[in-house]
Amino acid sequence: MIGFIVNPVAGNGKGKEIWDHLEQNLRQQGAVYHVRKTSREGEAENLAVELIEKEGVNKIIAVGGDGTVHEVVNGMYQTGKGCLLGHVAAGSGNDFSRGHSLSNDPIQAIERIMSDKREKVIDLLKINGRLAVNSVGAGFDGEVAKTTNEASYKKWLNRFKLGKVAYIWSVIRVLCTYRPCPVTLTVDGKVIPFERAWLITIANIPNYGGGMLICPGAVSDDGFAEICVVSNVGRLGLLRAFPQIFTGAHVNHPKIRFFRGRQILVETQRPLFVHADGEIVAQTPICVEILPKSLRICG
Ligand SMILES: Nc1ncnc2c1ncn2[C@@H]1O[C@H](COP(=O)(O)OP(=O)(O)OP(=O)(O)O)[C@@H](O)[C@H]1O
Repeated sequence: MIGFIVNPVAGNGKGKEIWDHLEQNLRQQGAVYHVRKTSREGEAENLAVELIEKEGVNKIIAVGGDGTVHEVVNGMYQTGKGCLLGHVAAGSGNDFSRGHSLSNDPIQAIERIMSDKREKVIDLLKINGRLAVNSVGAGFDGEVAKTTNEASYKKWLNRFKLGKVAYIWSVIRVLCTYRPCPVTLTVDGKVIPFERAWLITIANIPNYGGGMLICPGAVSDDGFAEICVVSNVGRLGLLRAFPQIFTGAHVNHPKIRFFRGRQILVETQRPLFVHADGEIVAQTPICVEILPKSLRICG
């Protein structure tokens, strides 16, 4: 049995628009399914549990953005039932969709999900008891996620299909005020200190923030997270390096270092905001663990 979880407000109303179009199509085909629409933040998680445990759903299709996928996956995982995840992108950033090369076209995305031909099993990141599908970020990253989620310009830009620009604008704003701080990273037992770290990103897929290629070497099913740390660089130097993130050219920058690991501890001199898939979930210190091959996805 298939179940849809729809976030009508994702992408500033794109969720509703796309669902209305999909529903018409599904009805024409005589498809049998359950559907739940979210009415508030955090609800998708409970709806996923309900669909699996009460309705016997074994494939959930999340219609929304990365925040919706994040909540649905956390709910699915709670049940321990090994439900399959499909996704129709309707958010502002849509990094999960981009990172797994899902179709941008809702009808084509559904056709692929229904065909069962494109299934894979991916790793997940566990942080303080919660799961992330895309990435976890502390420091500058956390501030950017917080600023974007609270910003009124996100809504305006979404209205003009410029969701990506909202993240870029937040990056520039945070860049003007953020203070880097000493960070100790422990990757699989190896201690790596940084004097003035700006950001620490732990990624399962290469992209975040609406397509920025922060960890170009991240592979979602290799049992490892890729970690990017930017440190000991001035504000102007960081601003100059920023455009390189769109192509992945920052991998050659002398102040940007990459690591790979299964268990990552991030300790900081002062508490820093931490996001998981763009949603603020904690403050440092954090421990992030990779859960290899833990989620079946299709599409
Ligand atoms: N009815 C609702 N009213 C208000 N917020 C909601 C509602 N339903 C879900 N939410 C919340 O909306 C937030 C954003 O959703 P989502 O991430 O799917 O879209 P987005 O932010 O536009 O896209 P992306 O994360 O890809 O940039 C989530 O935190 C979710 O909990």
